[in-house]
Amino acid sequence: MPPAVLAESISKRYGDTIAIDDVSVNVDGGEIFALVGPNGAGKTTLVEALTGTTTPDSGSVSIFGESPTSVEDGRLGLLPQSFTPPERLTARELVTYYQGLYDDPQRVDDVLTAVGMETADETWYRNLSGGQQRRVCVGIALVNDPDLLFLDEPTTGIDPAGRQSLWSLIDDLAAEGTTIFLTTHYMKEAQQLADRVALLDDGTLVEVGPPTDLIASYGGGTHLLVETETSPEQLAGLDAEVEPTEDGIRILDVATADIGRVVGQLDAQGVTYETLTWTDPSLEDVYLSLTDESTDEDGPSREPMTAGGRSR
Ligand SMILES: Nc1ncnc2c1ncn2[C@@H]1O[C@H](COP(=O)(O)OP(=O)(O)OP(=O)(O)O)[C@@H](O)[C@H]1O
Repeated sequence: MPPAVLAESISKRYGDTIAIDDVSVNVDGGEIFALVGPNGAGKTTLVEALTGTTTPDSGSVSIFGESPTSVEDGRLGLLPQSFTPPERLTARELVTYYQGLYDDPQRVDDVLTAVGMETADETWYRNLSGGQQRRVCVGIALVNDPDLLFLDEPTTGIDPAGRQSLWSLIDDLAAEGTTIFLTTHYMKEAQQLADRVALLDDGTLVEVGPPTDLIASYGGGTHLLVETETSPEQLAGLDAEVEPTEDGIRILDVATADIGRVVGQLDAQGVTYETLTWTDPSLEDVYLSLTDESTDEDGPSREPMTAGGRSR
């Protein structure tokens, strides 16, 4: 059976900007594949190239062995990053409308239930919360019961409980055999959901692999998170590497046997702190180590973290 997604050496340029540069990706049927990377890394461009929304300048793409533009409509679902359906229609009307575009769609009630919108189904789209709106959009992408579903930042703007419920939905879809290709800025989302994660930076695929492998290779050791007003610069005397975090500092590579000594050094330097947390490395550490960027687990920034794609 051909892979669900096969891209070989694809590149796409917009004027002087190289949005994706010689990227190859192979996604197997039934896999959850997560694409992560800073703002402007080329994630949406790659999704567009894989779904036939845009044509790469070079390289080739196939979906289930066919060109993305000739693959049967019912097999492919796409939730674009910026998708706004008509606002003065209810969730039910919207799902019904999109359902009418396909020969063999899912039942409207099943779709509304799957995305947790069965009780707010008669509310106008414009009056739903941001999270509810995104759930309706995921529902619209599901109406044709696709074999392969592309979700470009499906949970952006959704509160933690809503995110969890969408994660369960994505897990359920994959368990039933749907292949999922998603992009996300939430490292927890990629780590929890994905069979494999691809890191795209500046248009180039930096690494691909199961989250556990990436963490083992690039995550570093266990570390100590310190919620404090003290900055890394004020800790020059500490014999460990220190990075800033949103709430304080992260002291890298602190083994169990070293915790007491490091905490003693903090105390000796007069550091006051709210909390101390000793944690295993995570996909966020991989991301930080491979991209030199920061992630925002509380909500992705819409401001570019880099200058975007390379210009040549
Ligand atoms: N239609 C376009 N015309 C011109 N430049 C574009 C176009 N689409 C994307 N780009 C540029 O290509 C680069 C990659 O953009 P892309 O949207 O693919 O990144 P991204 O990783 O999805 O970013 P984000 O996380 O912010 O959504 C950026 O520099 C962007 O400005």
